[in-house]
Amino acid sequence: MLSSCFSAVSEQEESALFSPPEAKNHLRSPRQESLGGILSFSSESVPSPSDSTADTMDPLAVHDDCNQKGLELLIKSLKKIQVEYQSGQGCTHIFTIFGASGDLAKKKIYPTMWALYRDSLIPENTQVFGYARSDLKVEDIRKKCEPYIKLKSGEEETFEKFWAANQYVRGTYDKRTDFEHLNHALTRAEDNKRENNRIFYLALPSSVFMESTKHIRETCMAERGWTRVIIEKPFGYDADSSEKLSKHLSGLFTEEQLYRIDHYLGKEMVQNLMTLRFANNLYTRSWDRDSIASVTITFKEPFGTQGRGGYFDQSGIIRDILQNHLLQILCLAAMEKPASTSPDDIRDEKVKVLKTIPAITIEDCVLGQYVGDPNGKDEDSKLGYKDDDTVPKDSVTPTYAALVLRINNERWEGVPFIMRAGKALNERKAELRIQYRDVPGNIFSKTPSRNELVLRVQPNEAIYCKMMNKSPGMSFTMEESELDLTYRNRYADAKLPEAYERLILDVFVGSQMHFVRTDELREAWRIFTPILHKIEGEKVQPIPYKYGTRGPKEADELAAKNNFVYTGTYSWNSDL
Ligand SMILES: NC(=O)C1=CN([C@@H]2O[C@H](COP(=O)(O)OP(=O)(O)OC[C@H]3O[C@@H](n4cnc5c(N)ncnc54)[C@H](OP(=O)(O)O)[C@@H]3O)[C@@H](O)[C@H]2O)C=CC1
Ligand SMILES: O=C1O[C@H](COP(=O)(O)O)[C@@H](O)[C@H](O)[C@H]1O
Repeated sequence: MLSSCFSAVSEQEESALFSPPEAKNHLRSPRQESLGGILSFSSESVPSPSDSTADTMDPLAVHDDCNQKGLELLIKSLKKIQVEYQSGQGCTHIFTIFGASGDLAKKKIYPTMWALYRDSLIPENTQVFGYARSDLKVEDIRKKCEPYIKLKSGEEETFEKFWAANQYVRGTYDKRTDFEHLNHALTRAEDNKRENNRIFYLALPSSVFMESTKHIRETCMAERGWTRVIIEKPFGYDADSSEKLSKHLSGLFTEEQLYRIDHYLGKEMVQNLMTLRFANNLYTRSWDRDSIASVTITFKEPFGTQGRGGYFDQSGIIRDILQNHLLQILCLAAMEKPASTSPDDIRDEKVKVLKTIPAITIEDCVLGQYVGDPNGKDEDSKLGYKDDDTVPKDSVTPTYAALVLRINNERWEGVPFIMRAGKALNERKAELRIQYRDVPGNIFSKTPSRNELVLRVQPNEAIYCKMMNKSPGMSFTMEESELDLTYRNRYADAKLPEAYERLILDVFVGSQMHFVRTDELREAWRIFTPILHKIEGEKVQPIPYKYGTRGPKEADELAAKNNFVYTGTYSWNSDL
């Protein structure tokens, strides 16, 4: 029983999930009341072991609706750990954040751990350890994190308890003795009568990945329980460096112990893509080269590098956004239907589609770099990329890129997949846009505009389908309109968790569905490395574009050459 604590639940285990029955009445804690519609351990939600209608009785029907076995198993696994722990059997969990003094830790990882703790999604006895070189105390970390945590009234006591479950250990990333010291601290915090699981989150610069993972392997692995290691991009710099890192990691950990995070895989609409595609016959039948003209995947940010220029200049927009976040969206949009919703079946399909994509060529690429707008509305927008003191004055690093990828398989041959991403643009937006072919044999006096199906990842999650409609009334003319599924209208009460909350919870539960596998990463680098080497080796000059605009016009020309038609005639009634 103990060994299954927070491990992925197999179907065989499901029947044993709900024991012991006497624990049923102890499940609701005040902390659990604050949960919105995500997952709740209400006493009613735990059926008795003899209850054969366990699934249908579950009030978390929102997940059942999605028919995603992974999510159902996750919920069951969470219930199981809760039941076990309450009955005195469960294990302990320590979550260690390397780089605890850093930006990612304060902005995302600590706030995420707080949210999971507050919502009772992780066991109450979970402890959080921070580790970094700086001489800090938990109070200092807390102060750094507080601006990124919005406390609701009534949460103060739980918040205090959360910080009481935190510890901080100071140490370097290169000295084995410092990791031994950490291990002692972890062991002291564990309960030697229970199974003790450990999660290590590497919120660290890639320069120290190798040594820190080696030291973790040699000194900090859980002795009675499992160990899982979460790493953040960059997973290498190009195909060779990534392969080196992967080899290093696979020499230390099994694939099951490794969680490569791509936070876009934790976003609601990205997770929705599987349901949209494979649970709607409406789309399944027309999701191919016969119906679709082009696919565009877009990321736009309305601000520049904001002091992160030093980091960004080493990376550029292609490594920062396209090679990972947008490529993951492409995989989910283009892959074949997996044999099941199991993590490996899904990742197998992603790898299969990646293998059919040739490396990107320079002809299929437009690069840009933002310059300041002297009339900009604020100080930031008056500054160009190279005005950042941490950026070399002769930098040719692209802050904008539009690329076209080709998928050479039966479903997609001839359909361009256009990816565009940029900083300092006119708006914040991430979306997938499927543009359909022209209507053949038009019978109307006016040419219908192409249909578009748009999945807006952010902001304001929505799915809308741009379509032609008869103008209402006596008239027989047609106009562009839309079928609109705006989440804030349709699911007004839904609480959509942050991407990191979903993903870190997945790590506790042992679900790798939304994490990047080694072979997937290898294919991603195969597609992107040649273009990166070409533009960096030849110092290809990016096209300047003004801060706050849509980016270089050449990107629109590239899209137009690749079967994306923009008419500019559509208008949206945003007052609805
Ligand atoms: N549920 C909702 O909330 C809905 C909201 N809307 C909103 O209505 C507005 C318009 O809808 P949208 O689908 O974007 O339709 P648009 O016709 O405005 O834009 C469609 C596409 O054309 C691109 N484009 C824009 N200008 C040009 C240009 N000059 N040359 C080439 N391509 C261009 C856009 O790129 P780019 O992104 O770079 O501008 C986008 O990819 C949006 O703000 C949208 O969010 C619409 C329907 C439903
Ligand atoms: O990975 C990254 O993503 C962020 C954008 O994330 P979002 O969730 O706010 O869309 C981006 O700003 C950053 O440069 C990049 O490293």
